[in-house]
Amino acid sequence: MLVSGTPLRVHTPAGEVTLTGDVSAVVGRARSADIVINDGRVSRRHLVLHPTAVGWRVEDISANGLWCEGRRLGNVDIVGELRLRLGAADGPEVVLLPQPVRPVIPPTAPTRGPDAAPISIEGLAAFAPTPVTSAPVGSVGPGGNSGGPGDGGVGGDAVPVGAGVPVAAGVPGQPSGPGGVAPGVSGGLSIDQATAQSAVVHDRRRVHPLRPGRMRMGRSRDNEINVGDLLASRHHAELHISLGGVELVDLASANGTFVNGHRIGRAPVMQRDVIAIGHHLFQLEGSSLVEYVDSGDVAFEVQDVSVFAGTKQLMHDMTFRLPGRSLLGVVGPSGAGKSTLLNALTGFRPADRGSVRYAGRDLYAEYDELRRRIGYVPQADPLHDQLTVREALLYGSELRFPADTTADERRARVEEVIGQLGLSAHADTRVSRLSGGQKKRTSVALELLTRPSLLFLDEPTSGLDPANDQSVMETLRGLAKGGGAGSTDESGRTVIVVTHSVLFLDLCDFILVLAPGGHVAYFGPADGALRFFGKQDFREFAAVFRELEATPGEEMAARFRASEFFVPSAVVAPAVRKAPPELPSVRQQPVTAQLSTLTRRYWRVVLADRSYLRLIIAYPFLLGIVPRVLKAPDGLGPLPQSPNPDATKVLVVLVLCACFMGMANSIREIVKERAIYRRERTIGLSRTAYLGSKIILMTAITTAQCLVFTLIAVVGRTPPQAAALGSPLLECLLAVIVAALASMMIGLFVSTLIDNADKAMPILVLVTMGQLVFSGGLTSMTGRLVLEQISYLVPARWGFAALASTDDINVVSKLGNPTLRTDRPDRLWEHTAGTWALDIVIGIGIGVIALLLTTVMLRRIEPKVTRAAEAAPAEGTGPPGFRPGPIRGQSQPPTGRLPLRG
Ligand SMILES: Nc1ncnc2c1ncn2[C@@H]1O[C@H](COP(=O)(O)OP(=O)(O)OP(=O)(O)O)[C@@H](O)[C@H]1O
Repeated sequence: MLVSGTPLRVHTPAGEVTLTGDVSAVVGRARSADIVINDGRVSRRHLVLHPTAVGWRVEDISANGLWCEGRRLGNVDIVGELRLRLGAADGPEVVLLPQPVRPVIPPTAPTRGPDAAPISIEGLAAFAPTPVTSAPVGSVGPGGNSGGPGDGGVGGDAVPVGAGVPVAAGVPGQPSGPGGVAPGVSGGLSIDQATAQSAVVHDRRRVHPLRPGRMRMGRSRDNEINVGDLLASRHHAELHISLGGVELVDLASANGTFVNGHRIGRAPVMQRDVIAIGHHLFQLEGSSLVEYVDSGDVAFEVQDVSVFAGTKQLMHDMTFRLPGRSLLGVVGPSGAGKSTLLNALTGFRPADRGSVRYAGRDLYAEYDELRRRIGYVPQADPLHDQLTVREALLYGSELRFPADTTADERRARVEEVIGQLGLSAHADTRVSRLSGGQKKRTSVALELLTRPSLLFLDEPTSGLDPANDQSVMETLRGLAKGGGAGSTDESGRTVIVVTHSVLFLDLCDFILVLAPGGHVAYFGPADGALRFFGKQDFREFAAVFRELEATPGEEMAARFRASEFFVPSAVVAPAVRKAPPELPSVRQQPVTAQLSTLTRRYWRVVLADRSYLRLIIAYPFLLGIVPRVLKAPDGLGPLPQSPNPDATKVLVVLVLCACFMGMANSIREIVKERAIYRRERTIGLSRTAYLGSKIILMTAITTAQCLVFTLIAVVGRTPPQAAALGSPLLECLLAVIVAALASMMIGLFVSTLIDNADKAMPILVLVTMGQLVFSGGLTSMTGRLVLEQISYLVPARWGFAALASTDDINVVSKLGNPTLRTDRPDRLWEHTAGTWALDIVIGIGIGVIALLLTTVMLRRIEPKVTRAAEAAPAEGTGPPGFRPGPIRGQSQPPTGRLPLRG
């Protein structure tokens, strides 16, 4: 039976909240609504939920009404579960479910999990639920989180308690206080003050009362704590709660569970430790778990960042602070250190000294978690030209989201970002047909899929005309500010853009001008930059760059520091940090799932590239004709009185064409998608899956080509007798396929070595000529010192040897015959099953070695993730509350390597 004060669970497409107390709540599209639903069919204020003496009542205040099972309703009392559609019969669904009032659970003996560690924790002596809060309902925006499960468990109730304390939007260069703690945060916490700051910088907050036993967290609604985030797995983690304390256990989640920035498998959780799952942060406060959504509106601080290359200092004590939702333009002459700075700020090449803090948390120390909040758009768009915008984003979402997300969930997010970036009209346009600006927006869309709260862009406007330049910069500004009420992107984010283009710098909130040597020549608001450099307009900034190039960086930095524009940074304790731990990096999906995605994407790319498709189909027919036109009127067998030179000619041309075809198929494959590989590697792409997808498809294509080509070349004139398999045609076919595949692997290896696809063709010609010479068919390799040894490394040598073995070329060419040919017979050409098999096995072995070398060389083009190992700071030298030493729940030796795994 329902009574006054009955909690009401409200499930909307944006999440779930439980209303309590005696306060009405408005549901609508407006940001000012208590529960926000971003859908055009929903009125700004659509309905009001009123508490009554016997439960709850729905009042319709909308233009387009409330709908239930296809009929329009008026005002209605809620007596049981009520499913409403807003604005139309198929409008967004709101499920209203009154919750029976439960008795308070007395402190009882806890149900201790079998493996629960005995942990002492303050504030969890009793498990009486937190008193129900009758505060205003927190708004649930996109990516918002929901409260409890559908099972009505006590602990599952999410009790919104309204907004937390917003971050103090500091003056640039002025942290909000020592250690970056916003005013109002009490001191004396047991953890890093800076980390504690995250408790107050996120303005969406809800409370989950804890109960003894186990409480599961995840994306699925059947969890006690529902995490409405595509980065969360369905069943992500579990809290084991006992009188002894709370333990957090990761349930083999795709994106990992983090405690204080470190990925855990199982770890005790102390009061105010920061638990992160996707974009959601949780802290244990007393007997409750308080949840915060990373709304992007958090400060980004760079303190005394220095980068060295050997003894050369590339970056000098870089310090600045950006409030949330700001757009920073980083400019400077060529070689000033813009890329160095970008690498330091993204953690791709961490700084050697100083700290980078996001929401007060050390990026390097908590890299494995925080890197998930970073979007990075490289200068070269990481997109396949042959895919449409929608296809590129769908494959991108498959790689980025956990394997247990449904196709519908991914599609919905893709459509959302397409709309957000104004790409709806181009969603089915091929990337190659987009304008430069649209292409860049597609690259940004790819990053936005995971809702990063920090977005970095490297030269996004390079090569764009002024109109596209302006449109991209306006897009970036829009992304920084967020879309405002009712939009799909209310949050906004901090956007940092490195650019050579100065025309639209006035769109930036802040500008960082770098002088050569990585010195700060100016940091501050955009208009201040004009005044500081004495210019009217950013078009005059070319002169500033000339001046910067001509003046020593130290002098420019000193000039800025002495100016009225310099705002000294508040004194912060010396920046210290631990080297990032070596942990297996988080991969969103198993390697097999990635392999499937990448193979399908590659196949789609091949199919979409019509000219390439035509070429790979035409290749075997055209190349098959080459050996075919070589006349062999006597066939390929032996002649009674004389050598048969036609046999060698036909077989050498056959193997050479196979080697050329195999290598041509692969030599551009890696170099042409370098930018894509590098970016996807940083989001957890498996090297094995990547190479595997290439090998699966290229092997299939090359084998099919070899089949056609060999049949054209030798049908009707096959060698007379097989050496090993009983069928000369089959043996020829296998020899050709092995030579082609081994060459294909060499092509892949070469593709990792070159940095430009244009270099592929000259190398292909060179290697093919080498294969011809070393095949042994043109000139004998037997007994020729050095040449013979080199020839053993060449696929054509082994492919030709296998063909020669089948055809018994030693006999056919009368080698070693004292009167006809004085050349020595070749051991590798003997017409025996053993020799033929040896030729084939070694041919395969060369392919395998080339593959291993490719794997090794692929690492070379991956983002640099190492830095000089840094000694852990001495205790007491860090910022207030800093805790050096190993993190609980993991063994983490300090190392200079950030986690990327194979
Ligand atoms: N590994 C390194 N060893 C030595 N010097 C380096 C190294 N990497 C970069 N540099 C130097 O550091 C300086 C800054 O390089 P960086 O690439 O960051 O400049 P940039 O401003 O991005 O240049 P551009 O605008 O041309 O891309 C340059 O003088 C460069 O030669």
